[in-house]
Amino acid sequence: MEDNFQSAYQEEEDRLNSALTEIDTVLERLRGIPVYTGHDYTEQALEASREQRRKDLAKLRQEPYFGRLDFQGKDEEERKALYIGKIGVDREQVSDRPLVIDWRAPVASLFYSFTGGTEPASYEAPEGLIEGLVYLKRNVVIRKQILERVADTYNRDSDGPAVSDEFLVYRLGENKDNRLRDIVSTIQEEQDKIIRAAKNTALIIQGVAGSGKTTVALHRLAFLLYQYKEQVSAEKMIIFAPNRMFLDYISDVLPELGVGNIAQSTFPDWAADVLGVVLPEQNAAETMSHWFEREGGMPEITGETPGRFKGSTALMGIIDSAIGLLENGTVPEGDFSPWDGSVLRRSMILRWHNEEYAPYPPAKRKERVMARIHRWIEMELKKSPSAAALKDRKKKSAAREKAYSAKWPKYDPLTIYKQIFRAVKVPEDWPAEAPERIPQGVLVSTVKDLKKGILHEEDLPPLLYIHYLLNGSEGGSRFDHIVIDEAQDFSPFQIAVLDLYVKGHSFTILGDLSQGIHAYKGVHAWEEMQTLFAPEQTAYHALTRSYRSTMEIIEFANGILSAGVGSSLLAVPVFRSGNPVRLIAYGQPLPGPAAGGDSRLQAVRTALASLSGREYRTVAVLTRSLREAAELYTELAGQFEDIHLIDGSMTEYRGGLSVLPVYLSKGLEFDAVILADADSDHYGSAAWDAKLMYVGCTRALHELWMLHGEGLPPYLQNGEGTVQGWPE
Ligand SMILES: Nc1ncnc2c1ncn2[C@@H]1O[C@H](COP(=O)(O)OP(=O)(O)OP(=O)(O)O)[C@@H](O)[C@H]1O
Repeated sequence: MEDNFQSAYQEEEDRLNSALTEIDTVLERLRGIPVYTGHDYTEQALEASREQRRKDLAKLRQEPYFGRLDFQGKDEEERKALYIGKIGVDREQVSDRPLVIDWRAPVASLFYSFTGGTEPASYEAPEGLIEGLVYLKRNVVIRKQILERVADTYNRDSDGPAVSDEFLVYRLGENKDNRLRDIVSTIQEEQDKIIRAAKNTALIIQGVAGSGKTTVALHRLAFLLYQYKEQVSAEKMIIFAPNRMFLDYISDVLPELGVGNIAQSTFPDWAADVLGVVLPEQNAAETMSHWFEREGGMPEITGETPGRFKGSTALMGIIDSAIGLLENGTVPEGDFSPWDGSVLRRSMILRWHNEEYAPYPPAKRKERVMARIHRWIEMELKKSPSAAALKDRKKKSAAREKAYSAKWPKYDPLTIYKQIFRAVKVPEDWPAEAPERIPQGVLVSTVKDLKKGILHEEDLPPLLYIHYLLNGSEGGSRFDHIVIDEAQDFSPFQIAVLDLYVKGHSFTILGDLSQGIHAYKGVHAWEEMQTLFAPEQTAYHALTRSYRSTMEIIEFANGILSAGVGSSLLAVPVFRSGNPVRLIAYGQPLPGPAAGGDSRLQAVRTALASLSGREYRTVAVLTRSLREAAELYTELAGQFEDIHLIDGSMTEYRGGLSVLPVYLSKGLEFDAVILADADSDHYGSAAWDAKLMYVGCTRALHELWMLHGEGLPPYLQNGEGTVQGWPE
């Protein structure tokens, strides 16, 4: 065994040296070509591609590849060793095999999809299905040109039939810094299927906590850009994530994969930008505090909860009828006369409006008709008998044109939205029943807020929809692909509106219903989104394995889900074992000297000192509310370095020690998590409380300590799988 390993290592070292020499030769040749600075467009394009290549190769020299797959196609005479890296490199000399194969290339899919066995394997290539035998699957760790590790996960000649998880477990055991990383060397089969799924589908992915949803979505973007080079561009792709800090947290992955320029935004930021409105930060903070900071838990959620109603397609229907009415009676009554004695018949204006410009949406149509009237006036002005008459007519016509334009309905999304809710005066011919279809509670609260000029996040999809119906997607600029992370917090209406802004229903929609802590606005079942699309336009995948946390943490968190939520969406752990989850009551004798403060503060301090003293790079203290996080932070800040309070307004994630309310921890991960106040005073018995605690627990990679006062919520009471008290 040892000998085999030695010879594999030697073989890979030799191959690495020769690959590096070849890369250097290509790089030297490229660097030897004088940089083109002239004006010829074709030459400029060639220079740009050479420059990109120089950059790629310089980066690739550090870590040319990460995997090797030995494969023999059915029609091939010999097996070939294929080396797979983040970027493909062809050889200088003509050869049937590239020096490095791009991980996104069809043949590289075998590296991910092959799960072992002695049967032939196959992959989809442009020329059809290629079948053959896999002989070896090897992970090769190279850092800064040094070969660090060689691990065979499958060897037809010596191993058992399955691909082993050993290398994956080694990778998962590493500590994380403050950024999400790429996983190209260990993408799993279930993830690979999603990454390589066809472009024009609304993919809906239910994935348990830590199943790699965010990571997979980012790899999928890199794949789409490679596979559909001619059809998509990075500038026309967008990722929607829950907040700006999260965007910062994921910001390294795409550049690591050699992808730049993809827009990343939150839905409110993007929508406010399209609409040209400002949504004060304060409103979002108030919404959070309304739902998460209330004494006695979360208010009940019903179909009349504003976020749920405004996120439903029922409101879409009401908007459709209102805009339909606008279309009927838009052209003002009467002929248009720019000055006395000159008349443009209404029948002519109607013909322009109803026939020539009929394909345009209402606001654009009005713009076109008014431009046409303007041109007509200019022609008429040319017929003026004298300079004085011309001057007089110009003045009069300008005023009458303006007055005529003002007689049209106001095509402004906010005005129409207010009219729908009757927060401003409505046109006489609007049907009386519209408000009857809006639940009374929603109607009253919306009118009150709209009159005060307050907009909430849930008002954005209807406003955007009205904007779209009035203007279309401006300039026809629709996205090539949209990624929605934490999609359980999105409403069906949001997806329906975004569908208007993307070509071919090309979505990657990822989320976890078990983490649906924003159920007052998000979906409660994926069918709410699936039914927006025709069956052939959508596909559903489930990710059930969790890669983030140790088995102990996953099993403990699963216990909370089954006892507290009654959910069957439980995570399957990768076989990575760590320390047991700890349940520590405030007031238990401390393992060392007390550091001051009451028993709760002493416990948090002791836990933080103990965990941050280990090799962990990121540790979090999660509280139930923002107020408690802020108070704890103030108490702890003097004692610990590199400690940060996360309060929802930050744009950067710094790592180190973080103190934050549990609801803001969604999407993030930490080497160790201290969940403070895991008691019945802070977490009630409702499913929502259990989900909140589940989110907190599943943020931990290696270590989870639950600190608590008296009384535990029912779903923690059996304490199964935990140890109680402080470590020795
Ligand atoms: N195939 C893999 N190989 C190595 N690491 C992986 C793999 N898949 C996921 N991971 C790691 O698991 C962790 C969780 O990934 P990610 O944050 O993308 O999951 P998620 O499903 O979005 O989680 P959540 O819903 O809980 O926020 C990350 O550290 C990621 O690097």
